[in-house]
Amino acid sequence: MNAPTVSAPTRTEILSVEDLAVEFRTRSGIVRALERVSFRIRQGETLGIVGESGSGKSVTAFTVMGLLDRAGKVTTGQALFTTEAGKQVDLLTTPEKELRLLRGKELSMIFQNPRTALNPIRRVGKQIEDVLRCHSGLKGQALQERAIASLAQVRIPDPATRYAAYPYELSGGMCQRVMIALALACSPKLLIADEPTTGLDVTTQATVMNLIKDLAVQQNMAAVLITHDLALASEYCDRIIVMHAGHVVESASTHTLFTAPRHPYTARLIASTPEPHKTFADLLPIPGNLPDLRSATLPPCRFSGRCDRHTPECDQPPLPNTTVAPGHQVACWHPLE
Ligand SMILES: Nc1ncnc2c1ncn2[C@@H]1O[C@H](COP(=O)(O)OP(=O)(O)OP(=O)(O)O)[C@@H](O)[C@H]1O
Repeated sequence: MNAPTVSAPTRTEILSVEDLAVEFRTRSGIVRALERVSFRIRQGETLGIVGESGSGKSVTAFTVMGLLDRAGKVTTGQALFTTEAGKQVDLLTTPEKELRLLRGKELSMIFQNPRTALNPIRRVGKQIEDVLRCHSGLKGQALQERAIASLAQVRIPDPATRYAAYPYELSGGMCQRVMIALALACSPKLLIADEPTTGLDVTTQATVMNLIKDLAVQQNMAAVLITHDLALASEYCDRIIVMHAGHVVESASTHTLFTAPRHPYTARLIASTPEPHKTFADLLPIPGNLPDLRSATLPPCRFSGRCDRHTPECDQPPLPNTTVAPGHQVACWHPLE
């Protein structure tokens, strides 16, 4: 686990998401996927977003990137991004044309499954050139050289040969490195990696994560790591936000979160995570399921139905979001001591 980290005050805040709410219109009702989601990330920082499947991690990422499904709608909130030029723009209201210029150049995303994210009938080097051509203005030989250098940067062996490979000729780990090369080709200020190691074996998983972390440090880039794997988050993130059913329930430095969790859900999540010294019997499952986000009567605390600390007070809005220590917030009426 990481030692406690202190964000250098001089580091620029790259992204500030405030009070974000997102709904999806579906045939069976309105899904209230996100509510009051707020978090911040600074230059050079790696922020983890953790939570069970369906907690809203990917919807948060897609909303910030302006890639929300057509059925989705932002109902409140802002996502202030500090551009290269030092200007603050709200990514939620920036016109698509301008957003497209930012995406790939200043904002980048790595998706869960590299094989489906890459174009299967275009050579990987050409796919990197497509991004560079759009954003860097390079042409011809210089463009090709930069694409090969991008493959070398993600430690792909023999990059000049691999430049001409199709995705099907590469292993899953290699494809994910190509995705990282694509995402980092223009040295973005913010990288969002959504479950970047899903489906990779443990060794490749470590290689890919070390690569993202090294490149983030080298380029002083802000990185958001979305994962349901707490062990991975504890190893690679400086700060973590915990999501449950579309709410941020706790945010803290990685060290604090794992040593002194205050939200009952965070504590349950940690207790249900395998660790080398734990046996199978030590793992405590989290009771119940996520509430149905289509329900018109969702409680203020969406964990209340699963929580053994629940009292009638928990059903009274608004749910407090308390700063229990500097940089440590918890959304709960009865936080753990
Ligand atoms: N297009 C959509 N239409 C309706 N509901 C959606 C849509 N996309 C996401 N949702 C709902 O939004 C909620 C949050 O989903 P999201 O994919 O962000 O969860 P997640 O935490 O990323 O889960 P996972 O770890 O499985 O990727 C879920 O209830 C999901 O069903």
